[in-house]
Amino acid sequence: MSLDSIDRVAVLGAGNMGHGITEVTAMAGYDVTMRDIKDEFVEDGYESIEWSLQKLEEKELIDESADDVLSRIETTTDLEEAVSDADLVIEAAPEDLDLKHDIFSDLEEYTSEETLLATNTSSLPISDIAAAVDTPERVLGLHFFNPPVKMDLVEVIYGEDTSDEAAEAGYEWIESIGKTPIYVRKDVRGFVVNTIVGPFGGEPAFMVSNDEATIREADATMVHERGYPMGPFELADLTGIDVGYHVRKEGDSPIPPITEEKVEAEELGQKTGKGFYDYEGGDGADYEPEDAGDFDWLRVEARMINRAAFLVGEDVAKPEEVDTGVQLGLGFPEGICRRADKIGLDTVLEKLETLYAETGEDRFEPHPFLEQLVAEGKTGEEAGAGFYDYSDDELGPYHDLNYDLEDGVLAIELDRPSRMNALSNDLLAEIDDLLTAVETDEVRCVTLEGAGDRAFSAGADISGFGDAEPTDLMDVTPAFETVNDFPRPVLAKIDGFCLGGGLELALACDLRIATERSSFGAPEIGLGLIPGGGGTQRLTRILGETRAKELVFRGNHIDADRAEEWGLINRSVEREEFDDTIEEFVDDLRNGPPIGLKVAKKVMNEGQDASLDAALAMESQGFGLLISTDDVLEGTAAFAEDRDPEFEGK
Ligand SMILES: C/C=C/C(=O)SCCNC(=O)CCNC(=O)[C@H](O)C(C)(C)COP(=O)(O)OP(=O)(O)OC[C@H]1O[C@@H](n2cnc3c(N)ncnc32)[C@H](O)[C@@H]1OP(=O)(O)O
Repeated sequence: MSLDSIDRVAVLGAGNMGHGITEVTAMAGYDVTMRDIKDEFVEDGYESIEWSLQKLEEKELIDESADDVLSRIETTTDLEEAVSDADLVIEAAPEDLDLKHDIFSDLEEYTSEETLLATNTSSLPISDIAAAVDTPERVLGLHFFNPPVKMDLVEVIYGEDTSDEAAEAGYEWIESIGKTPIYVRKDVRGFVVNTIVGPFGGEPAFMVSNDEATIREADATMVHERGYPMGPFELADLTGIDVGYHVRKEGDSPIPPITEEKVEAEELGQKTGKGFYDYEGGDGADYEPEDAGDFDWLRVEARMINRAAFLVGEDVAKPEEVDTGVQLGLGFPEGICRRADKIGLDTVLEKLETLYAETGEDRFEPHPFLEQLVAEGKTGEEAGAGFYDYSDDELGPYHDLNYDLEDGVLAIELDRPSRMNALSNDLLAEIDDLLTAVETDEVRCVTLEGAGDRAFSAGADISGFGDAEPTDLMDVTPAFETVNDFPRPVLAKIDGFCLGGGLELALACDLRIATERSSFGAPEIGLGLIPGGGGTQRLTRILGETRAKELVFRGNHIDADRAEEWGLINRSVEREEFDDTIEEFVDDLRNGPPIGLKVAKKVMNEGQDASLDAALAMESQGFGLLISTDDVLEGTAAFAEDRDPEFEGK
């Protein structure tokens, strides 16, 4: 049982999750059979796939035609036919344990022992489902998020008997379809993501029930002050208040009175026209930044952090996995473990202890792992260790970017994939800090890319615009200038959207290589804005006024081929050639003469704003300066000896 042995996949269920999983499986090149119990269910699911693939083709988000992808999908209502030659079966049937037992006992009969059996359950224990087969070691959870085509995250869950071999095969298969897996090493209720999200909705509901806060205060604070994509009540209205209610009931968790009242009144959220907000008679979730007030956000985050302590302390998941889970699965602005380390675990513990002492409610009881970290002095970033260890970090710590400095290449990844790597003030400050603090002599070149598979960056973070001061927004340029002035070549690796401030960041780089599917644009005008990170000026210099004004005035996107034709990027390449092309460029930059490249960059950047005479004088000075360097001696010697030069930057 390994990734290599997986060629054919069967998905059982053609509902929202089933057809979504079928679609992403076929998009990744696998042959897949989608099965449901009735022809009409199968047909509906297939039509949804057709519609979605058509949209993806129109938006050029797939490299082949919708028909090519569809040609890999078969449908049936016959279970045996669907699974008998499958190497991986993913069950996506309704959340009913008896039904799943029936399916899995049939799977035992119809599949070989080598077939990997996965369930997409979000709420039932994997071990309970696996009890229906004699070979539970090959049963695992593969929990996709809705909708699977859009959501990157998949939880790979161990049941009590799941073998490492099966879990690893599942994990690698998820990677092979371009999704991001995280391991959930124990079969805990809610797995990772739903374990954390519980208090996000639950605690504010208790606070409102106790008259300690208002709905708008809670939503405005969590969104506008703490950066969450939606307020807890807004989210409950979207997902259905009854959904959260039933999850709590089944898990024997206390139910906030306000939630109970809403369910009794059948005001379940958007689907019934009314929930915590009114979507028919009123304006829906109409909270404003100024509603934030004194809402006690720490009480909510402390409870989520306590759950993270449970997951990490009980070896269910590592801090990195918890953080990836909440960012990709819930769109949290940063990982909850990172946030905890920033707040200070001692502050979090004190909050929980106080609430526990005041109320006696079990939900505030601190987890022993949190107590242990604090007792060991691991209270977070400032102490050098918390959930994460910061003692080896010479730079940072950084929350919104990752970096790696190896063999002279400083690789920077913008790490806000759930926000299309949108540039928040924090992220811009981190780019600025990293490039200012890094030891330049250790760097030969820099690469800059976006995390996830959708965007380099979709621009400045629009969610911060609502309550921002003009001076905050006027502050984007320093980071771009730091990139532009960094005394080593900087290469933008663009795969996906490169828009607004993201485009401006790429323009501040020296070189830009993009995949063919990438798209470029300055959409600010659609927001009533203009580019504010150098776009109006750099676009004009790079493209000329005619094309620059087209991009800025119309706000349209252009594709990578046109961007190459216009000279906006150096290369537009197919995805399969992307890494090799980057490697070729990076090799040249890494092995080039550091001082020569630094002087070339400076003279070329500064020369653009000078008269030709002044610019030529700059160039001559640079040339003269270089002639006395060891690198020039080495370059000329290597030429005479017909070998590759080894420049040392002296
Ligand atoms: C000085 C500089 C100024 C500027 O840069 S102003 C900003 C200029 N940029 C833009 O106007 C682009 C805004 N984004 C978009 O138009 C779309 O997105 C895309 C075309 C890039 C992709 O569209 P789709 O495939 O439908 O994805 P999705 O659901 O819109 O985005 C996924 C998640 O990413 C968040 N997001 C995207 N762009 C930004 C952004 N610029 N700032 C903050 N969040 C952003 C969304 O909200 C959403 O999040 P959720 O899943 O929670 O709904």
